[in-house]
Amino acid sequence: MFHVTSTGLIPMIGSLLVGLLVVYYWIWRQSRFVRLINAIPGPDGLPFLGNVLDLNVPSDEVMNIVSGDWVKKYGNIYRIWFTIRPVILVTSPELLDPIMGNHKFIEKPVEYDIFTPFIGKGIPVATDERWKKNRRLLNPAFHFQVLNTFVGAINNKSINCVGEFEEAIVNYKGDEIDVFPIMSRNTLDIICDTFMGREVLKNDEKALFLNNLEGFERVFQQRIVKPWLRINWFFKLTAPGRDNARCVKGLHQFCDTIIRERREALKREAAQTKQNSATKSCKMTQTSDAASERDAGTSDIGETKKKLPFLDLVLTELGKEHFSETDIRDEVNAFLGASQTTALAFTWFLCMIAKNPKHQQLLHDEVDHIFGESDRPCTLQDLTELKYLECCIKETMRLYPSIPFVLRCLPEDVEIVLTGGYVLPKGVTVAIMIHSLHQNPQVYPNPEIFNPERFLPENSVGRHPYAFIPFSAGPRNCIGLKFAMLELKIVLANLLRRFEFSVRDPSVPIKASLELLLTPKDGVHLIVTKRKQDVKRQTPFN
Ligand code: HEM
Repeated sequence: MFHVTSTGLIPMIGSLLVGLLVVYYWIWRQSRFVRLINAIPGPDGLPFLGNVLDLNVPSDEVMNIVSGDWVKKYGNIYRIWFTIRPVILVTSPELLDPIMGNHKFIEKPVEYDIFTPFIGKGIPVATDERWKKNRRLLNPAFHFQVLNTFVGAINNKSINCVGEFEEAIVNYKGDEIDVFPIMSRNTLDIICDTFMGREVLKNDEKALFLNNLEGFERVFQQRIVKPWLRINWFFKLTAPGRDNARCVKGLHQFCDTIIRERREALKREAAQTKQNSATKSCKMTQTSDAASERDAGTSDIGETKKKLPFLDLVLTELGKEHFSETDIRDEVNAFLGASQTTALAFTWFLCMIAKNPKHQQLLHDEVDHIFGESDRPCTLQDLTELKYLECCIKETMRLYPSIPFVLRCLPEDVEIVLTGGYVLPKGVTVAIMIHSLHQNPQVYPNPEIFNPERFLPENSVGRHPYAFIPFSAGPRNCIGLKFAMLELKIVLANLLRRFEFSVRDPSVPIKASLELLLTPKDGVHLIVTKRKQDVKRQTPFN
């Protein structure tokens, strides 16, 4: 017989637990899942922690490692371990064929749960039937008939943006201006005016929303690379957890205000329409029967066929049938959050042309040729003619895709026949590395050079469909693609007609942080000057 004292019991239980953990770890390492993952090349990791410590570095260095060093070392498909969760990173278009091309592969992995406090089960993170249903119901809000009605609003908002730049030029007296906050305010204005029916946002409302969004994104990034922050109860006790809760509360308040005000406006509009039709039917009885029937018929059909902007769509009868209050809030938040992607595209574009004056000159020539000295607004016809602008936008999004990677969870095993014949097991997370994919030298020679001519039609022939995917591809691509391109072209044409952008020293690199979004680490500071043939401020376009 031997006695175990209370002082001896604790170390004994401790050793037993460690022993059990080691045995469990050993058994787990022999599983099919782990063997398949480890057959794929990738950096060595520590037991239990994997490669977490390799990536516990400033966010601009994460990009150099993940998108640069490791791609060079391990190739176009490699694996990393976040503790005991693997992620397979894919950086070549051919390897994406079996994943992107498969309509069954629409599941988002648990990593996206980090979004939940902000956008709940909104479309970007929704799964299965919920995603299918909501995507189908919301698609009409992105129909060209709806988008075309936004041209006037986008023109008007871009003239406000011109005003902000003019003011900044006076205030900064030739010093560099950080263009990112200006473009963020502008895109928020645009999305609220178009999709949400809220024409005017107060400056403090915008500042608060953008501050909270930035705070949410900052914490999101930490939670991606520090898996212990993904344990919800623990996270809530930490400083980033409290910070996150504060930001989310602010974001939700903004969203609730937008919904409440639009609902009230719609009620007022409905009452007005009712009153108008009562007056109209009264008048109709006094006119010829045949003519009045024809008029009324046309207008009824017109009304029912009319496609509605997003918020009106979910707040009307059809919406009420399918979307609860929480669903509406989730989708509104998802769309408001998405406006930042466009703000980044604007910012990187201005950065690129400021660093590449030769290309900026060609853009100035194009807008001067189309608009001359006129101060008229940009029309849908102009958009089809702004071909070089489109090439420059695409080249910017190649180098700086606003969303640098997207994740998918595989619903079944996938065999990658190319590059060594790996099997990616069911349930694994695949990171589609949009940023590194766009830097592939086999597809884009001298990939680091800004060369918009790559996107001229004759130079794009034969390019793999997944070689350029800033809006992702397949069934879960960006629902806002067409809207974003419309917005980018109108606003940029209006800015290029009036301003020239430059940098003090083009050789100084502008650091990008690989976060949820590809963000400029310290802003994008440019010298903005008014062009000589500056035209008078245009009047609002309707
Ligand atoms: C330059 C601007 C934009 C870029 C580069 C961009 C990029 C993307 C990408 C890469 C995805 C796929 C995400 C994933 O698979 O995880 C996506 C999805 C999405 N985007 Fe955009 N986006 C832009 C603008 C917008 C705008 C303006 C809106 C809304 C008005 C929007 C709404 C959405 C939504 C709702 C999804 C989720 C689609 C789904 O899962 O079915 N995006 N976007």
